[in-house]
Amino acid sequence: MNSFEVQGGQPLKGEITPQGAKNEALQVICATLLSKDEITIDNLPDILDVNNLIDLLKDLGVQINRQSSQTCSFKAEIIKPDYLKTKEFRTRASSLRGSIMIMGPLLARFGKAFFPKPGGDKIGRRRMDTHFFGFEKLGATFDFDSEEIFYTVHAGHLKGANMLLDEASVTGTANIIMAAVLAPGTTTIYNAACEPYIQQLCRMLVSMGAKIIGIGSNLLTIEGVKDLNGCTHRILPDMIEIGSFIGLAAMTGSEITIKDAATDHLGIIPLAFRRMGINMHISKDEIYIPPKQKYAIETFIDGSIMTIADAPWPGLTPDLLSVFLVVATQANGSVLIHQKMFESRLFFVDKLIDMGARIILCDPHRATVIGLNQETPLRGSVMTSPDIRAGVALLIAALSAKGKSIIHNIEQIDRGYEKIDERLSRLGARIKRI
Ligand SMILES: CC(=O)N[C@H]1[C@@H](OP(=O)(O)OP(=O)(O)OC[C@H]2O[C@@H](n3ccc(=O)[nH]c3=O)[C@H](O)[C@@H]2O)O[C@H](CO)[C@@H](O)[C@@H]1O
Ligand SMILES: C=C(OP(=O)(O)O)C(=O)O
Repeated sequence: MNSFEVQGGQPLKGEITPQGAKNEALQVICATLLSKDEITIDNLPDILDVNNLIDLLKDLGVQINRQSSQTCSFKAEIIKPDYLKTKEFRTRASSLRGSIMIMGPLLARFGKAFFPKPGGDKIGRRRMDTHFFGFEKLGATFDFDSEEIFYTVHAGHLKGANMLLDEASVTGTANIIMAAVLAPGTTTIYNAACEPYIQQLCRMLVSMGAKIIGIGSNLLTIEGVKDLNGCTHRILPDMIEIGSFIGLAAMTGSEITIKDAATDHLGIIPLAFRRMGINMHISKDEIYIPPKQKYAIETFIDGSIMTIADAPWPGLTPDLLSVFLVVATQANGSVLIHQKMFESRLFFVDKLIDMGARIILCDPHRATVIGLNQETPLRGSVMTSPDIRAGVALLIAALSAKGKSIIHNIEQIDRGYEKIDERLSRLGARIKRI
């Protein structure tokens, strides 16, 4: 288990470029299974989850040509379905969440798919019902071995169908889209998730020859095609990393310019930071956060306390709430952080309380933060990172704190943030991997 040793209290300065989006990368890598032709993906983040998924595809028989850490070609001409029943597959697939999205493409191309209990952050119940509901609507039969925790899906032939999803699941929608693009007939998916990750997946599939209408909305219409060809695809910058850098800059009083930020694709994220009182200048592709900001959290129009809550896109992504929470600890004012989607994602606040933050955990979903208005810095501490985003929130806290902090279990951070220690050190952060 690796750790970060962080010497806090030092403002950072300089330019940083976000990595490609983790959650888009996981979708589009799985989509390469849909074609026999070569597909090249660019702007891949060099992170554990992505590298594990690429290795999994390689073991499955996909020809991989990694031209650089950011660019990789995939040719899924031959697949070895027997690999899906091996112990190695179970271990690798359960190391990340995104690998569940191999099911849709395998079902579409080979009529069967197997999957063990997926991995990913332990942040509460993470059900998969929507995935299987969609597969069943398309004509597949599904079996769940509750002792082995192993899912099996079979289909002689998939067939287009109309469906109304029970919830707008991100990976569920991606899986259903990937199963439907090769299913004869018309599929309509209502209450589809429409995060930029899904939009990008759909754009890539269209460039492979798929017929999809409604991209960016919650109603997708897909006309099944016989087969799909190769393509090249570029992944968008990671909006969660961009939001993490905005939060980091505000909390540490740093002057940071985020380059190549594709700001048209950030949705409501900048507005949510502005409601926290954070000032930034946004141009087409850059975000400049001025140094030494005093930020005051807005109230609602009637004077009541601000709530920052997650919602399916175009609402605020749940993956940034831990960052909003940590930033609020040094704001002027109070905010209610309401994590509606996951029920164990706020427990890390205990660590911030140890560091001197004023937070009341009201229940597993809600925490009230009373900002310290930069009058008292947080104190350095020893802590363990429970999940990717809490991990980065703790890193931000440690960089702002007085004294030394140690963060254990940083593999969690490495799952989602590329060489974060090296990149932040270039801005003047004092972080050592120990
Ligand atoms: C690999 C990957 O892409 N992971 C992301 C994906 O996970 P994932 O696709 O697993 O998450 P889902 O969208 O399925 O659901 C997330 C949670 O929100 C709940 N839910 C979902 C939709 C809804 O309308 N109402 C509702 O309450 C679900 O029950 C679940 O508890 O999407 C999540 C939600 O944006 C992100 O946190 C994860 O980073
Ligand atoms: C929850 C996350 O990831 P995963 O779904 O891969 O666990 C995340 O990226 O914040």
